[in-house]
Amino acid sequence: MGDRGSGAGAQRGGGRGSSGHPRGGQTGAQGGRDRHGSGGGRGRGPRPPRPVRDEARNVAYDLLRAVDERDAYANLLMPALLRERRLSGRDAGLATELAYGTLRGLGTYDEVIAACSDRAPEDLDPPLLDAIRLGVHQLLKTRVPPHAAVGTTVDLVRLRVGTGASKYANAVLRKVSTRSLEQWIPIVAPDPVEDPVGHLAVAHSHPRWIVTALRDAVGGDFDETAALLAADNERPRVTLVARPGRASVEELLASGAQRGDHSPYAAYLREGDPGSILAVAEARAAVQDEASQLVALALTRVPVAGGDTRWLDLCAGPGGKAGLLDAIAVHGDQAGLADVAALGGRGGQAALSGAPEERSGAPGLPEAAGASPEGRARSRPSAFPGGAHLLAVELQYHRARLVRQATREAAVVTADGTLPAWRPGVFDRVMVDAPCTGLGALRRRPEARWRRDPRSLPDLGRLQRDLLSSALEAARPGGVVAYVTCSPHLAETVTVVDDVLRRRDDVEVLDARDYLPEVEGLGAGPHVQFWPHRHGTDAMFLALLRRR
Ligand SMILES: C[S@@+](CC[C@H](N)C(=O)[O-])C[C@H]1O[C@@H](n2cnc3c(N)ncnc32)[C@H](O)[C@@H]1O
Repeated sequence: MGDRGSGAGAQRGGGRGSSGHPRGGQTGAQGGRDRHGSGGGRGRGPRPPRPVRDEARNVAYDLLRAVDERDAYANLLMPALLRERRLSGRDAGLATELAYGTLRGLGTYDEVIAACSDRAPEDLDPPLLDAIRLGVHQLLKTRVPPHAAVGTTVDLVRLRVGTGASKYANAVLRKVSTRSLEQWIPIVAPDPVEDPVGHLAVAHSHPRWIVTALRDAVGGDFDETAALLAADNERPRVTLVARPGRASVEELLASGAQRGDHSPYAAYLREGDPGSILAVAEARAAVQDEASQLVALALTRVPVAGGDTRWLDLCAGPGGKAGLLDAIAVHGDQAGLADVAALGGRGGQAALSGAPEERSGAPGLPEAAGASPEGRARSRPSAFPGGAHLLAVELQYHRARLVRQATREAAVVTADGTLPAWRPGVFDRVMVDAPCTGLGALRRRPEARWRRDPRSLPDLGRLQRDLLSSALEAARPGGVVAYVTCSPHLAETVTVVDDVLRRRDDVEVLDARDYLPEVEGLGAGPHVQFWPHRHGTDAMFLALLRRR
């Protein structure tokens, strides 16, 4: 139980197998029921008071165990657990915060546990380890008073693991409680100068390979990497989309939401169940990250010459972007059209063709509204007037069913987008939101960072290239393709686009930033990269490509 666990800690932080999953093995019952059976301590002095069952903490604990034992998805299981145990209001909020916070932070917590224990976390019985992690989270990351954090965890371990194990948990947690998180980090994390990636991995509880990938994606700046990792550990706000022509942002505001910062269709829900909002229950609105809305909107804003009636979403499930594209295809970009009307009817898409830079100052287009910090001309992009039809393609049947629920007019088919069942060169706009590692949405799925595996990158990369090639084949000359990933990993973003375009001479790369002039900090272009720490959104990537 050395004070400085940096040696072993540094090893653990940097060397947890390829997935970086810090969870212990299933061996070693030390600290668990086998060694500290429930009879431990009997007959020696007065019995301790009966443990109190705290339902919120028990639910949080059950979630941790399900994630470990059954590979459960926390965000899917938690609502069911809360319903089953009839937890609502503050108790539900507490259970969710404790479980999600523990899952996010366990990379850091395990290093602290290692420094306070005579056994490595991986040698502890997993049920005991999860309970101690839950206690450490409360001690280091919440305002739960230390005596309550320790006491409730010890009770939890007595009830769920065993009396002997509860003594062990008590000893470890008392040691943990002697320092704050800020005081523990320099003790348990590698030196930031000698091993900056290892330091960030422990300090911000991310696997090392993800820290490296995110550092590369932000351009190598460690301070910005730290800000991004910190943002990944924050609870994301709940963002709603009002699908144009079906719901309005005003309707969502009337339900208690607040207007979004970036997307004209976004509203933030500070509290409450989104499903209780009528527009959401009727699928006229939905929960959708703002970057997800904006990449879809950007695709609809690119002017295309000639007909503009056939749209394709090649990877549609579960239907977030398809829901918005379907609404805009049918009803038009209502917010953009309202802007046009306010400007005296100038700038409707029907009258436009060519890229914004060609159009600048052209009749029918509003003058540039100013220059962004990146020096871009900021003109209002055009607005799609409606009258198109979306074909939504999804490989998995059950996900295609979700696309049907999210859309009204779209044709939804279960099919492989790399084996097109349509003639080439017929679509005016194509969205390809490719399967990816999801490193851009780590805030949303608290356990995801420990499950992702860098060994999936080659297979995903092949599929991403095939899908982008298929999307370009599906677009007609003059048509536009949006390549989107919910990952900023360079191997899934620019490398894929560059590789595919290297083999073709019929594609023009558009400056995607031109179609999102309302958003700052989108990068050096031509592609767009959203960031949690800059925009409060998922780290969504967008490339806009025009078929020649
Ligand atoms: C990143 S998700 C798309 C998210 C969706 N666009 C949204 O906004 O809700 C990628 C989807 O592509 C699907 N997919 C994977 N391979 C595919 C293929 N070959 N053809 C079509 N869809 C595929 C996956 O099942 C998954 O639903």
